[in-house]
Amino acid sequence: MALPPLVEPAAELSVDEIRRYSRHLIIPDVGMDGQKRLKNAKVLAVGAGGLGSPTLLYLAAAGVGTLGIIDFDTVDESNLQRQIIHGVSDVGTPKAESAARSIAEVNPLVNVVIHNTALDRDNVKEIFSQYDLIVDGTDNFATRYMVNDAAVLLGKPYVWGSIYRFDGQASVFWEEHGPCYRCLYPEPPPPGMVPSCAEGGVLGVLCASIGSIQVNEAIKLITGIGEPLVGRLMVYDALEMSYRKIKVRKDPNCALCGENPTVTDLLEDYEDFCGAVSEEAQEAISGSTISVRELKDWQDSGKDIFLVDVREPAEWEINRIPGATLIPKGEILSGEALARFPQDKQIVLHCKSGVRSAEALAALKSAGFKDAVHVQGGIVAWVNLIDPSLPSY
Ligand SMILES: Nc1ncnc2c1ncn2[C@@H]1O[C@H](COP(=O)(O)OP(=O)(O)OP(=O)(O)O)[C@@H](O)[C@H]1O
Ligand SMILES: [Zn+2]
Repeated sequence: MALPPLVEPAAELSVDEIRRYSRHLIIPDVGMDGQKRLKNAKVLAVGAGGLGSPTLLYLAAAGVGTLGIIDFDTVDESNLQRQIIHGVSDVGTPKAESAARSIAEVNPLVNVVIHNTALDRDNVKEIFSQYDLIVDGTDNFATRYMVNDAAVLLGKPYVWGSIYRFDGQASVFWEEHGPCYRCLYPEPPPPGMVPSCAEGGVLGVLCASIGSIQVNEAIKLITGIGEPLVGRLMVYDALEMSYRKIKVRKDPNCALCGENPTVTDLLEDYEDFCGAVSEEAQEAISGSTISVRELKDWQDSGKDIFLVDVREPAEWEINRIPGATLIPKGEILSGEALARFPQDKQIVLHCKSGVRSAEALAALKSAGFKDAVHVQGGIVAWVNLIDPSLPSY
């Protein structure tokens, strides 16, 4: 289904602009009219990370007149494997500022608006209302649901993308013309069920595959050419090299855009809605949590502990706490590995940051290991506070 252009054309293009965008101008479907619409467009990129990097660079190069960048984070060395808008000299600086510098180099004609802050329920509507289109390149469910809810409440379209290891997805959600993100995913996955890229990894170039689809959709929406991915989910498998399109229908029972909506404004707390740690795990860790310093003291004093790393083998290859045994969380949850846990030792679980070990602790306690504990902050805290010489990820 073709849709009318989202943006009116700017009055004119300068001589510089005509030279710069000539390869667009000679495509009949884009032409002067399409390029003027791009010039007049105001697009907000949420997140200047893996997806935000290629997205921002191509939106800027394409001549989108106003580009907003919102990100609260600073550039980390582990970002450079895929976040190509940042470089070595940007490590430690805010991502929004670093991205703005790269954009100025690619296309100084773009008006860049830096929002060096976290998008949250208190600022999302005010920020979104300054833009025609949102491109979501974030990595967490709390922000995704918030972006969706705000976009629907304000009647704005947005282009969504998501990546993990070798798999990517993209779609356009525009309530006026099709389903919203909640129609596709009514509820966030249970905490700990869907690993993040920080836990599971991501092939760097996948960001370009999905980010470029997002930009393609943004350009189509702005200029009104082609058929946008409204009501269709693009699923990409880099190993098979396959793109599939799946139809997504508007859900009449959608809590937000359905016939009898129960969500009529932003939620009070999106983190809570997506539950960082399940209630069961929260109960398990209360009173059964030790710090990395306590773990170090236990080890130094020769206490007889059974230290278990519940991460995945690939993470274990990167770094490990001395004396630990690897038993991935899945083997504890399935019960398969329970026989490996001794009855007569203090059991200590850890993971990368403390979420997976909390889930594993809940399973272990219900299997009868009542005195087991987990380590707050996981190996990340260990590297930061005990042994900074270890590699981190
Ligand atoms: N609520 C939010 N407001 C602003 N920026 C956000 C929000 N949520 C996520 N982001 C940003 O979105 C980007 C997501 O990109 P990506 O997952 O590639 O980066 P990352 O968090 O640096 O990666 P990793 O978790 O692997 O270290 C990050 O830069 C992150 O700071
Ligand atoms: Zn919906």
